[in-house]
Formats: sequence, C-alpha cells, structure tokens
Amino acid sequence: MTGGNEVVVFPDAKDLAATVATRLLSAVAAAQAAKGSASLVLTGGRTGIAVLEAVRTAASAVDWSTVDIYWGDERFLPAGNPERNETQARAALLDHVPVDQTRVHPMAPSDGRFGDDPDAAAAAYAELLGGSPEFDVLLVGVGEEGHTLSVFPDSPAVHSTDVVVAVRDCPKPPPTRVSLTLSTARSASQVWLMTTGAAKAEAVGKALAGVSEVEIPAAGARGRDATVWFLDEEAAAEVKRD
Ligand SMILES: O=C(O)[C@H](O)[C@@H](O)[C@H](O)[C@H](O)COP(=O)(O)O
Repeated sequence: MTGGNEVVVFPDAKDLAATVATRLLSAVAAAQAAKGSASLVLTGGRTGIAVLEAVRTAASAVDWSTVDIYWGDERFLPAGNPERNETQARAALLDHVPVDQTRVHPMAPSDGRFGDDPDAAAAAYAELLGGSPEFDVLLVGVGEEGHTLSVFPDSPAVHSTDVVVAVRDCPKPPPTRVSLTLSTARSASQVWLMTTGAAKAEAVGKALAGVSEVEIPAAGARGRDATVWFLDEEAAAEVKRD
C-alpha cells in the first residue's frame, strides 16, 4: 500500500488489462451477490477501452442484466461519433453483452435533446445521478499532466463542487467535454486508476506522493472503500513503494 492506495504493477499493458478485467468481473459479481446489482462507471482513453475489450473475452461470467453503466466523462460530440467514449465502450463491450439498455446511461451527445449545450448535458446527468450516486467501481485513466476523467490541473472543473460539469478548451482533444467532478468520483466505493507508459510516470509518482488534486487531479480520485492504481512498470517508475 502507498498512502492508503493499493498499487498493482504489471509488466505490460496487455497483462494490466487482462487482470483489471478479471478483477472487475469479480467486483460485479460481489456487488450483485451483496445487493442484487452492480454500478460501474466507465471512462475513455486507450487503457480504459482496452480493459473493456478484455472484459468481453470473459463476459459470460456475470449477469449483465443487473449492471448499471455510467460514464465518468464524455467527449461532447454527435451521437455515434467514433471519438465518443460511449461509442468506443459499446464497440469494445456493451454491444457484445446482454446489458439492460435502460440501465446504460450515456452522457448526452452534442446533437441530442440538449443540442450543443454541454452545461445542459452536465446538469441533466447530475439530475440522473441524484444527490448521492452509489457507484461500486469507477474506472479512470490518467493523463501525462495528471488529469483524470476530464478534470485537468488548475481548471474550473478541479475547483468545482458541482456533481457534473461542462469542460471547455480541454487540453486533450476534443476541446468540449462533460465530466464528473472529483467530489462525485469520491462517492464511488472503489476508484480504479489505470495507466501505462513512461510519459505518465511523473504524474503518477506525484499523485501517490500526496501532491494536491489541483496540481494532479488524479490524486483526488479516491474511493470511499478502496483506491487502486493499476500501472505498468514504466508508469510506476517514480512510485516510492513500501
Ligand atoms: O476521454 C478521455 O480521453 C479520458 O477521459 C481521459 O481521462 C483518459 O482516460 C486519459 O487521458 C488517459 O488516456 P490513455 O489511457 O489513452 O492514456
């Protein structure tokens, strides 16, 4: 453990995705055994989508009909745009498992009922979540400068106390997004941060060394019951391990 974080290091991205997938399916089954359903929050990025592809290879292990699917953030683009996290998650997993579509909750597209208004899309998602969402596992990636979800260092989003926010002029394209805030992320029982590559090592090392979330937003992505970092050796290079 490192400062209350569990850190799991893998030789490569493939091994990381396979292990996270197995652990995620176990977490779903445990939540279903405990309360009859499971609530997952998905994210975008190479690692997040690779995990969903790995889940698909063993997807028969769980009853998908009682899994609630949310997104931690979304690229505010037209429905079906290949860059949308929802589009990629459906291609990687959701189109291949028998989910109850009424329990799959994408963030609005930029050509949906709110038009090109990310603030309205954010407000609607906050309303959907209600006051205290009870996520079982919230999956997030980590950017080179320490962003997570679509919350970037010293940005309006990192200072927000809202539930869900619109993000504009995002340093990572596309520029307009909708994102949970870090305080909402912290309502999850477990937060799993997953990243690979040497370019992430500095941000990961700082986050695990206790740097503020304003500087490294990933440092603020913490679960009520568990915070787990899944890293490859390169991304873990600056982590001081116990
Ligand atoms: O929409 C996105 O791109 C994600 O929300 C973003 O937070 C991503 O998870 C990180 O940028 C890491 O992405 P990689 O796993 O591709 O490095």
